[in-house]
Amino acid sequence: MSEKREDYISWDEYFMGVAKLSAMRSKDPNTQVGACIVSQDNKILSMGYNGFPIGCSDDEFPWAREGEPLDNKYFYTTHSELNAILNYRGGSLDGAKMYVSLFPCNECAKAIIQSGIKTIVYAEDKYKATASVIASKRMLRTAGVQLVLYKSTGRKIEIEL
Ligand SMILES: Nc1ccn([C@H]2C[C@H](O)[C@@H](COP(=O)(O)O)O2)c(=O)n1
Ligand SMILES: [Zn+2]
Repeated sequence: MSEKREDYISWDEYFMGVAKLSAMRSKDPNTQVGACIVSQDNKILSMGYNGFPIGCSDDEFPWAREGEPLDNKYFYTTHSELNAILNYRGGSLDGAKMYVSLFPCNECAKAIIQSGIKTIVYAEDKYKATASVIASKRMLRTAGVQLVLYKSTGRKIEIEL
């Protein structure tokens, strides 16, 4: 009789993998972010990535980082975390976990707290010195949201599509 496989991916690898795969849908030329929301019993509830709102064309709205506020992307992009929360159609996210490839900003932190998500597992924190992320951590910690830095296992996965 054959033995069960032992090199299957862990829950953390699975959910962070889904978050990173979701990020690959983003059209943002500079930073692609993905998020995956998971229930307390390890069911995937929702996913999201950063992009413009539905109906706002990826070809018409600006992807630039610089320039006048109305001519760069920052007023227009919905962040992956907010998209994942808004994409959920099943009711409450109370007690859920969010896996996200980049630490959430202050605006997403508010939505995360209000949605009832209790744990954030994040892979990267490249904007940690910004006021937005400092404010985000202040709110999340005060609200009792657990912040967990994802420890990469170094595993590489190749998928033929
Ligand atoms: N936690 C985050 C942080 C940022 N985003 C989005 C917003 C933009 O589309 C992009 C950041 O662009 P950059 O300033 O690095 O050119 O990532 C997000 O979805 N979640
Ligand atoms: Zn955000």
